[in-house]
Formats: sequence, C-alpha cells, structure tokens
Amino acid sequence: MADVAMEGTVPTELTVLAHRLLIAAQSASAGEIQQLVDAGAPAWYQDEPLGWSCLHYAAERREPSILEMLLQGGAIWNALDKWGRTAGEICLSLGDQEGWQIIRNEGIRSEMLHHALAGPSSPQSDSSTNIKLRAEDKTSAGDNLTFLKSQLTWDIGEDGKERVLDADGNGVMMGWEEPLMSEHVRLMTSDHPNAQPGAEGMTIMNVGFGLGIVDRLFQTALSPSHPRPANHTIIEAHPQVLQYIRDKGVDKLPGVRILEGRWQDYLLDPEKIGEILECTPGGMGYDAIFVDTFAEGYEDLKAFFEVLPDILEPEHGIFSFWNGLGATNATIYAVSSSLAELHLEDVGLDTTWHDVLIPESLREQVWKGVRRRYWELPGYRLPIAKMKLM
Ligand SMILES: C[S@@+](CC[C@H](N)C(=O)[O-])C[C@H]1O[C@@H](n2cnc3c(N)ncnc32)[C@H](O)[C@@H]1O
Repeated sequence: MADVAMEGTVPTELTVLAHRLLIAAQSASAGEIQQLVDAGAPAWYQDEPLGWSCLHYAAERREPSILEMLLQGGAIWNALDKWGRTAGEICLSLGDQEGWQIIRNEGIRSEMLHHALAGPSSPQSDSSTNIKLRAEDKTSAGDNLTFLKSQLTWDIGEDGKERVLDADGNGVMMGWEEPLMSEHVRLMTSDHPNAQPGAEGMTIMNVGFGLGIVDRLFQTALSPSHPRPANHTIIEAHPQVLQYIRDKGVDKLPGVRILEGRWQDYLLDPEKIGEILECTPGGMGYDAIFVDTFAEGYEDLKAFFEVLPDILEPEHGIFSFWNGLGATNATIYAVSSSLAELHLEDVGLDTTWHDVLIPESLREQVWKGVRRRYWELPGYRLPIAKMKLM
C-alpha cells in the first residue's frame, strides 16, 4: 500500500492544508488547487473515513488536467483507499479513459525512474521497488524463504479441482488456472520449429512446478504427431513439491530433469548456467522458458529477466511468465505489465500481449475457503517475449 498518513499523524498546520486540498480537489478551480499545492498542501494525504487522497476526489471530476496538476504536486498514483482502489479505478468506473491513462502513465514513469535510480535488481531485497506488488509481510505468501519452509496442503477445492494451499490458507496453485496455463503452452509451442512433426523436440525450462499443470501440458499439449520435448528442465524449490514430483514419477519421464532448489541458486551463478545449458543444442539456450513461482515480488521477476539473454535461444526462443503481480487492482496490473514490457525491452526482448478472459462464474466459485484472493480482474494479460531481431 502507498504511504498513508491518516489524521493525527501529521502536524496540525499541514492537516489543515491537507483538508483544504481534499475539498478543493472536488470542485475548486485549477488556480485555487495550484495555490494550495504551492503553499505546501500535502497531496499525498489520505482522509480517515475513506482513505481517499486528493487524486481520488479529483478523479470524480473527470478533468484530466487537474489529475496532472495534482500528480505534479506530489499526489501518489497508487495510493489505495479503504477498498484497495487507486484513483485510476475511480476513473475506470466513470469511463474516464483519459484520466485513467494519465494516472497509469505516471505509474509507469515513476516506476521506471525508481528502478533506473536503484540500479540492477537485487532479488535479495525489495527496497528498489516502488509499487508494492506483494504484501510486505514475512508470512508465507509475502516472503519466499518463509514460504519454502512452510507446510503445504493438497486438496480438492469446491470447484472439484486440485489445489495447493500454504500454511496460512493462501492458494499457491489452483486448478482453475489450467485454461491459462494451456494458453501459455499453446502460444509457446505451436509455432516453434523444434515442435513441428519430424523435428527433434523443444528444449524447455519451467521454473516452479506447483501442481505440475504447465509441465503436463508441455509434455502432452501437442498432438502425437508432434515430438515430445527433447529436454524438459524443471526448477523447483519446495521440499514437499519435490516429493510430490517423485511420487508422481515426473522425474522419471524421458528428457525430464529436475533441478532441486531456488532458481536463484542456479541462474545467478554463471558456472551453473554453463552446466544447465549443456542439454540445449550447442549450449545456445532453451527454446521455451516459463516462470511461475510463489511469494516472489517484481524485483525477483526483473532479476529473472536479466538472466534471459544468457539462457534463451536467441533465434526462436520464447519466454513467458505468470503475469499475476498487482492483479488485485486494474491500474496497478496495467502498470506492472507495462513495467515488465519495458524491462524486458531493456534486456533485448520484444513482448506481445494476449488478452485472455476469465469468466466471473469461475472466479467466484474457486475462492470459497481460500483466505487471500489473488485474482480480481476479468482479464489476464498473457506475455510472450522473444529476443529482438538484430
Ligand atoms: C504457482 S506454483 C507453479 C504452478 C505451475 N505453473 C503449474 O502449472 O502447476 C509456484 C511454484 O513455484 C515454487 N517456487 C517458489 N519459489 C521458488 C523459487 N525461488 N525457485 C524455484 N521454485 C520456486 C513453489 O514451490 C511452487 O511449487
């Protein structure tokens, strides 16, 4: 959540100015608002009853120039109200596309600037991320190392589909995601030259096994006339999931290799990368790489992006990732997706997006009995990235 200063935590004179700005944002002229900002009114302030900032109030006016003025005056693009909505959601609910774009663009600009100033990603620390794309907690869903030590449970949800929950009852992997995983696999394999009938089969790296849905699909999605993967490397870190892999015999499938441990243990070590690539033709990299971990934030994903030029086959290699960060909020999801696209571009990859609808009926049903919802949007933005052609 964005920095929030509720009543009582700022000095009185600032509080007065803050309240005047909140009121002005609703109906005053641009000149009056600018005067208050120039006088030092804190545009980041959020009120007590609603958690609304001046940007939320201004969003109701549908006057894009006022939003721009407030953002320049220090309003926080991703301040969340008590219902978890940014001012962008207020714009969206009123059909104000122009206002929404101003807030989204400010999000992209401020996140890019933040990352540029922070330098290369450090997956050990989330300090260089501005968007709070994951919970700032040390519970299982918010911290990767805590998650990897936590006890997991496999069961069947009320939708009749298998799921894995962590010790806090959060959904680690839910069977309803299968149609999305299927679309990832289809887009990653169907046109690849090594997946065509008579070809030698693709080399695939999947990071994060979960229920093994995506791995099963990589093995079986294409018709029998197509070759099975020539090599299928799975990196998985949770001991119980590794046991599940052995119980199911996945490690015995032809061409499958399980790397036990965190992806960071393997891919951030240049010597290990060399060994891992030995199974790919000429050591040139994987034909398809997919990442879907748990309890990791944007910094971790960005750190993964930075390794891609070393591990993705440069000519036809396809990278995709589970695009779930920030998915509880439309504006933050849009900024997070754009940020990923720009950071992939920085490391030499072009991204195309495929919009996949998730039916309301499916979304409602699957959440019964699960504590933390992590999906709140009607649509999923599926990324497919390839190395840019020189
Ligand atoms: C959401 S599930 C993956 C679901 C999978 N795509 C499927 O189709 O079933 C995430 C998996 O990533 C694993 N994981 C979490 N952090 C990891 C890390 N740093 N390195 C490797 N695996 C990790 C978890 O143990 C879990 O099995």
